[in-house]
Amino acid sequence: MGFCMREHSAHLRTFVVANPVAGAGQVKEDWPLLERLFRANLPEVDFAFTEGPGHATLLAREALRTGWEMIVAVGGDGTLNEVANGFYERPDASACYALDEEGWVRRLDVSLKPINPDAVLGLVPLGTGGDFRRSVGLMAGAPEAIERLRGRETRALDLGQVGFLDARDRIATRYFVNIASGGISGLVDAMANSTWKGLGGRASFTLATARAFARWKNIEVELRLDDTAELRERVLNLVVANGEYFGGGMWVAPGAELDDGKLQLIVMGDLSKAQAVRMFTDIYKGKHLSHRNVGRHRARQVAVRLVKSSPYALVDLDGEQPGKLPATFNVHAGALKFKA
Ligand SMILES: Nc1ncnc2c1ncn2[C@@H]1O[C@H](COP(=O)(O)OP(=O)(O)OP(=O)(O)O)[C@@H](O)[C@H]1O
Repeated sequence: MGFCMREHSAHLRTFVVANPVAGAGQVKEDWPLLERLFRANLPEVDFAFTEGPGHATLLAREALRTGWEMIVAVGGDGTLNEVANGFYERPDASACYALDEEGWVRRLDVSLKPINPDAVLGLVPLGTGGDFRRSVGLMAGAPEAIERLRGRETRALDLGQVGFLDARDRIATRYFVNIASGGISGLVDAMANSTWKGLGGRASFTLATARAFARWKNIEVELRLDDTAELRERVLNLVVANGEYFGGGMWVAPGAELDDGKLQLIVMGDLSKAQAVRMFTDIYKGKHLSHRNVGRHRARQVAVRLVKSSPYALVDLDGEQPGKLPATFNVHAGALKFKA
């Protein structure tokens, strides 16, 4: 992958945000070893454990405000997402996006307000699914991931942002690092998150997929790409990809680049349940794109609105489900300095 690499000059004061429940409790189990490795590799390091959903964002933001220069997420994609959200002042959703009378989420002002524009994001991947680590090519184990934090190189990665509706129909916004989606995958992830993840990534997502299919009905949506091209389709799922993988190892967006300043949109059309089940095995190999009902597009902005009769569909961001469609997805080119 042709990432844009930069180097920083001195060692970075490092704050580690660890999610003890990530990877079905593996972070907690391995903590004594992890802490030893952090101390052995980094001259100035401190730690905090998350206490519940959303806490990683607050910890990262506070650490950056008090002068820590690199924040390392220890956990899965959810922890990474929360830590990345803490790199910016809490965005005022209604200044960023507004829901118009036609049901589109309009972008207003999405300019980023970084707490420290030079701050660096690191990851020690210990989640269940591990989709971002696949997308970014960080497949080594925790000891090697910690050793890599000593290096001086960073990659400038794109950061996604989405405006959507929360459970009480208020406009909301959040950043994403790897992948966003709207449709059945939100339901699958919600079910995977509510079941025991000790089965491992692929098994827990397969089980959740079977449960989600039993409930799901395809939705009818209108899509606007970069405010020009319009599509109207009945869909099983929409994937808005910065990275290539989601759902615990599905190669859903082959060729999506984390640093090209664009999002890849994968439209999984009006597939029957039987067709979708057959397609699922192809997604792991990235072969679903040759299916007649699957389309691929690239854009800097993707807006999705539900056609009136369509039911509720969750928005999924890096494996978390903070709200529902309609939504508008944007990209901030090269905004995140990620430790290579
Ligand atoms: N102390 C805690 N207790 C319960 N949940 C927590 C705690 N700290 C963080 N969380 C939540 O744990 C969830 C899962 O975290 P994360 O996604 O990092 O791990 P994972 O689900 O094992 O990995 P992946 O998303 O890669 O499959 C996140 O939604 C996060 O908000």
